[in-house]
Amino acid sequence: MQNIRRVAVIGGNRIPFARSNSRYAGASNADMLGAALDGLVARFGLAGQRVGELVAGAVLKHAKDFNLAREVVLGSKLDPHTPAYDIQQACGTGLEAAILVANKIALGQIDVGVAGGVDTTSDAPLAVNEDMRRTLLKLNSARTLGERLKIAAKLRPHQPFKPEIPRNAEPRTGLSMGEHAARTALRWEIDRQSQDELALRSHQRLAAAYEKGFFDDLVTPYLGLTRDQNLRPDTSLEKLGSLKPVFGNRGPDADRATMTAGNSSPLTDGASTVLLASEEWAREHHLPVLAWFSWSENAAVDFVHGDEGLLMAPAYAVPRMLARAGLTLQDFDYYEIHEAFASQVLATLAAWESKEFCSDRLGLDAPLGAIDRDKLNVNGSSLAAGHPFAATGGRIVATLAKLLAEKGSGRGLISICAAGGQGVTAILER
Ligand SMILES: CC(=O)CC(=O)SCCNC(=O)CCNC(=O)[C@H](O)C(C)(C)COP(=O)(O)OP(=O)(O)OC[C@H]1O[C@@H](n2cnc3c(N)ncnc32)[C@H](O)[C@@H]1OP(=O)(O)O
Repeated sequence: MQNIRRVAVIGGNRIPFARSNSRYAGASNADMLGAALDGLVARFGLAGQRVGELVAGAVLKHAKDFNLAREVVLGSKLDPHTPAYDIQQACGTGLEAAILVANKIALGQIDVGVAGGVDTTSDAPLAVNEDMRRTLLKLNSARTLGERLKIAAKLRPHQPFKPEIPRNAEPRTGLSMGEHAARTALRWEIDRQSQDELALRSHQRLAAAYEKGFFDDLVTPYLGLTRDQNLRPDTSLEKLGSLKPVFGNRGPDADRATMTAGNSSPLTDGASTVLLASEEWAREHHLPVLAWFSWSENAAVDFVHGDEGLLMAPAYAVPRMLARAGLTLQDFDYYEIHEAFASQVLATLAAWESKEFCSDRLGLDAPLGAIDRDKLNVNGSSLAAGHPFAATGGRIVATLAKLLAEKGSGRGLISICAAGGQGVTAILER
């Protein structure tokens, strides 16, 4: 048996996140992931080096990007002998990529690897409708002009004008992420004021982190942006309180709708990368270790047949990970809970505080309990920074690792909810 090795987070690099259909509207996934990787390669002197593996992904991908990760390696200064491949785990993609790389390092299969993620809703893949698609495929494989004309004659004029636009919705329910989260917010009675306060804190903390230079070695300017474009340092509880609900605002519970554009993460474009390595590789390359990647756990909920909220899987994954690691929910210095929606973060915390949920759903004798909210998302999170789906995991891993390095020692929890009723969670330590 090989030894299990400690896995070091060496650092990360991302581009500033942009609002959808804005600064990065002309950039592709490959452009943005390439830019994030270029910054990482420059920061850690990786030019010309063969990295064990680069694992990356995007939630929304064009068919031509069948192996986006490898294409990005070929366009980078890394040694082209670096193997690379794509994965997809919805909003958990970036963290899942880091877990995959970390596990290979731990098992001694590679010594160093890069995890990445990218997404753009501005350059989302558009498909023609099903009839049109099949007709075009037949046209493409027709052998003679006669055959082609026969197939083309069947084309109805309205067909090309009905594209299928990817929706931010669950295929099995037809409901958007926001509509699902609105149901969860009602179930856990998450009030508007708490959501707006969480959103305000996210903006204030992200702004403060930029002001004190925290992101100077984590974020590389791109296409004229030096900071996350969604960041609103001047927002206030009054402004947030004046916004109209955008999810859960139809049907019998419309008057109880609480989720707005201010307390929901925005549609965002961006990319992130993280460098992970064995202790020996880090030492040989004279690169300091920010933190150790120690535990991870995934969970899934049955949101289709059961009454579990679509984005509640981290509420199940974290207790399983804590049991495996022999830790309690309070044994952390930092909590990085992805802010898909403010209500989602608050529902997850409420579930851990609930005696009923912890006993009925988790089979625990006592609730996991409350966390110290001052330790939650201390440098802001997705409500302020934005959420380019697959890039969020890398943003969080790099941010938390740097936080732990600055503190000198400690432990941080990462929790990311994902479409499909899944959750990806991990622990970093120093
Ligand atoms: C996918 C997974 O696997 C798991 C997950 O993470 S689930 C989460 C996935 N992500 C999503 O579902 C994205 C959800 N978000 C959205 O769909 C859209 O951003 C949204 C519908 C919420 C809002 O869209 P929009 O209306 O275009 O937003 P936007 O125009 O920016 O804002 C609306 C108004 O609120 C204001 N506003 C927004 N945030 C504000 C803030 N923090 N402070 C003050 N005002 C704010 C804007 O200025 C704007 O005002 P005006 O109309 O006066 O210009």
